[in-house]
Amino acid sequence: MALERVAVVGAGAWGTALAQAAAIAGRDVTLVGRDPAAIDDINRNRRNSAHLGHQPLSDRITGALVLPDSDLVILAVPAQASRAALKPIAAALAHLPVVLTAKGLEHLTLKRQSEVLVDVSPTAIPYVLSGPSFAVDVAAGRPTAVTLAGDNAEATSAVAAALAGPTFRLYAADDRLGVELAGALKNVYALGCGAVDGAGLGASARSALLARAFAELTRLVVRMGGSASTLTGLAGLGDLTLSCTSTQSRNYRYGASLGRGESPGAELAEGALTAPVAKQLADQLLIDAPLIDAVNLLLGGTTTITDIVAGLMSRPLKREE
Ligand SMILES: NC(=O)C1=CN([C@@H]2O[C@H](COP(=O)(O)OP(=O)(O)OC[C@H]3O[C@@H](n4cnc5c(N)ncnc54)[C@H](OP(=O)(O)O)[C@@H]3O)[C@@H](O)[C@H]2O)C=CC1
Ligand SMILES: O=C(CO)COP(=O)(O)O
Repeated sequence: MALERVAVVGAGAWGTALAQAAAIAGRDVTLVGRDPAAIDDINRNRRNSAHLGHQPLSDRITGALVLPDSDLVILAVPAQASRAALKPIAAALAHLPVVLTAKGLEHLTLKRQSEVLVDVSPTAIPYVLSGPSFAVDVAAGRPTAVTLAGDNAEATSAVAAALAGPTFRLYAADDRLGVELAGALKNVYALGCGAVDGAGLGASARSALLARAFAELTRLVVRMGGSASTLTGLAGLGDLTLSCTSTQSRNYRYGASLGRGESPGAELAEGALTAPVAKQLADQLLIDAPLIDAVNLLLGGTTTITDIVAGLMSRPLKREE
């Protein structure tokens, strides 16, 4: 399978970082955006100032407003924007490998990103890239390891090899559903951990929440058909830990604002959009998910994280599982 020509759709922080990773891996990369000024910045100044500051970009990256002929497409727009971004390019994606990178579930349909892709372009071949990876780290060439999940082992390894570089390591996996769900749901817990820190409830409380979040995440994903081993890997524990403990995470920061009793800024926080979807899915499947319920309460704005945590602490004691 020829995978030389890579196009990244979405010229935000993550799309630009992934374009950089693919360029470092030796691919010819087109970074497709919708803002002419950003595309001009990429082509003229070799940077994407609006989304990645002064990070110099590889000469192998060309900015464009239109998707060119490609061997591999990476989609890197926010989860709620994926359907709109895919529609105009649906025909061009037929039979192509498409790597999905947004960590969120679609609001109106409760669908995963790969389900959205199949709706829009039924013969496109979905892959899911997830794991602990901040755009600034990947773009700067700091060591990063992620999971790439696909349905065909040989083809997934080929896509992983096409994107791998000296500082960007992709582990091929076959549990596409589990990887996708773990990536979307961890943002909800990251928001909760941020809120605990924002309210000054202490590192012990945050670690307790993180550990219980891991148990709840595992329970949910396995019940929805994912594999338990995915949860102990990069896309599960790896990403959950990163997002729940780092002020670099937008979801954590969003939660921290809520914890401090402030209104969060306009920054993208996929967890705030995915939390109600996660609750609906858990309710439909009759899965007990007290932490997802708690984050939804917090987002509802009628109670504080301190009161929510007190409520969780007073739940009847049971065995830890
Ligand atoms: N940033 C990170 O470190 C990581 C992010 N991710 C995931 O990547 C996704 C995107 O995040 P990130 O890149 O950081 O977000 P940004 O806000 O930096 O960028 C989002 C980009 O998507 C573009 N966009 C939005 N809507 C559309 C649309 N309808 N059609 C075409 N383009 C559109 C925006 O264009 P415009 O600029 O014109 O508004 C912008 O360039 C999120 O789901 C996140 O979970 C995953 C791992 C790491
Ligand atoms: O998913 C991410 C890191 O793996 C990015 O997280 P945030 O969207 O919370 O910044």
